[in-house]
Amino acid sequence: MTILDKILAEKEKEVEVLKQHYRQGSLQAKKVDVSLYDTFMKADKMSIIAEMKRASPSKGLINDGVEPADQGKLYEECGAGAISVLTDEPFFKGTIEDMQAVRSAVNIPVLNKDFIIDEIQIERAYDAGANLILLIAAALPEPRLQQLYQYAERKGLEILFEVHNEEEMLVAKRIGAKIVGINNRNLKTFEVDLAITERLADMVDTKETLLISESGMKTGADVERVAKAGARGILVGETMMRSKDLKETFDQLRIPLGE
Ligand SMILES: O=P(O)(O)OC[C@@H](O)[C@@H](O)c1c[nH]c2ccccc12
Repeated sequence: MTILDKILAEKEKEVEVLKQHYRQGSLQAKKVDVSLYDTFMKADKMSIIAEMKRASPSKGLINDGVEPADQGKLYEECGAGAISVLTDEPFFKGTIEDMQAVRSAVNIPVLNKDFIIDEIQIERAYDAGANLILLIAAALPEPRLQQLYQYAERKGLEILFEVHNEEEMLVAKRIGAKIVGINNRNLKTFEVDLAITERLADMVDTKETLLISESGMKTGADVERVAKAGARGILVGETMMRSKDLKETFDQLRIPLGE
């Protein structure tokens, strides 16, 4: 059993509980109407989705000491284009309340980072003020991904569609994903390799599709690599959560983008 299988098995249970207990509209949140796609496509620097990530299955505890609202505000002040908040509790120590707290504190798009397998999670993300949800190609069969994609779109949410290999990139294209995240980390083995972005970026027309390179970004040189491949955005968790000087970290990673 891979870690992804374990997480998905846990999600099935969570969804059952949500279906019994979650009342639609029971969460109240500020709504911020900005499109990540539009702002990232227009930016002349690498855009950063900074992540609120206390822990992970591959790294264990990363930083348990930050307040989500404070961290979110800091990210925004330092130049984040969006904020990703992990809301998975068993494996990442996040909660939906973390996302609500960040949502109230900032005015940039917020991504609900979770393993979405059911419409009810999309309802909850929407109610809690998310602008975007994550859909992971490796988590579900294509027809189900398609349904959830359309469901989220109808609610006015944007979708970060995450892929890790050629086959999944073809699924992204068939579904018509506008924002594609190439995860450099294999969710089954935890291996991280920026060459994944270089390999898969070639398959898309980056004039139409917004490419985000996810995971393993530490230095300006890493960012140069994925920028060259065609990424206009990066998703950075651990490096942000461990940074002692966020302003400096952002300045290093927000490199100018050529044409
Ligand atoms: O901490 P990193 O290596 O910067 O990675 C961030 C982000 O890409 C990673 O948290 C992630 C990418 N896809 C996911 C899917 C589920 C949970 C987490 C993730």
